[in-house]
Amino acid sequence: MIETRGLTKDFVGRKDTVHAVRGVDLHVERGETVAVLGPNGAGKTTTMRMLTTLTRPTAGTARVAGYDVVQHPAQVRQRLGYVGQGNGAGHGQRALDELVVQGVTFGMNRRAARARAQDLMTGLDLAGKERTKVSDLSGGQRRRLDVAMGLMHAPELLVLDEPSTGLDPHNRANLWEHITALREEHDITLLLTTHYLDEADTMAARVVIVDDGQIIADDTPESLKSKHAGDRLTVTTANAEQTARLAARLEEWEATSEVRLDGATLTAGITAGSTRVPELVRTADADGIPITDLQVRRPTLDDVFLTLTGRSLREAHAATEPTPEAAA
Ligand SMILES: Nc1ncnc2c1ncn2[C@@H]1O[C@H](COP(=O)(O)OP(=O)(O)OP(=O)(O)O)[C@@H](O)[C@H]1O
Repeated sequence: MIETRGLTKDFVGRKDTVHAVRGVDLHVERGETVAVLGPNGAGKTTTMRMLTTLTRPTAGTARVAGYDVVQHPAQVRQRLGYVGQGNGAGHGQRALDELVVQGVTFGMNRRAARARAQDLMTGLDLAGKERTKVSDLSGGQRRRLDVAMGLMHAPELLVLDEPSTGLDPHNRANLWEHITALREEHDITLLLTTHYLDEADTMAARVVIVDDGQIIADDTPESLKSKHAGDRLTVTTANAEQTARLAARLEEWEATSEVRLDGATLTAGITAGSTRVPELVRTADADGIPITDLQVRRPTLDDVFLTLTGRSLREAHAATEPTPEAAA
């Protein structure tokens, strides 16, 4: 469905050039759901904009549904729906009219467009809002209307750029429930970007991690975690001295890595963490070190990013996180 080779975008300014996307090779099969993760400025939106024909690549090629984005932009646009950041819908229009106009723009007759619009509004839990002005919809409802806009012309591929940013957890879950149902019903390929790591983890069959305009990892969430980050261990004892002694013991273990001390608490990477807990407790006991707290948790995609880049995605985004909107 998507095939890029060496996809590159440079923004040439007066003083300097921004290498926004640097030789991306991306392959997405029909029917896949792929999430693109990366810190702010990694080049996610620019990549989406090249795939959706809104930005012309500086170099490399991209094909969508078999059509080259530069040679055949109209064919590409006919086959994909794009839900960008922010709202595409006009605020003064009524919700249903907005969808119908979108359908007609894509060549549907008015009656078919109305039927499709009504169908999508029902599917996205917007029934009863047909005559409501877009500006009077809640944040969650407006975002769902954006998704409906992207789906009006029955595209094979839906590209979603941060669809749930700014929504509260309830509305995020609700949006995803609807997108998932529509994906099943209409057999759509999904390419999305998100700042929410848990969302990528649960919604996407494949996660592509980008940093500084390049793909640095591309796999299923589970493989990424097992390949690039083991389980995480946190142990607390009564005081820093005891914890330091325990840390020294763990340094000797083959199963542990990156043992770090923080006062009376230590953290470490640990292979097959939960199976090693009894041995760890016995070791501490034998050394007369009483453990006051012990936790083993599965790695997250943030741990993967941390291993790959030495930086945390979560921290990178926290600084720019928008305020959540009110519940729908
Ligand atoms: N029109 C433009 N002109 C100049 N530079 C641009 C333009 N658009 C994007 N950039 C730069 O290209 C780089 C990649 O930006 P892009 O918006 O693609 O990143 P992103 O991964 O989508 O970030 P975010 O998560 O914040 O949306 C950034 O350094 C950005 O400042």
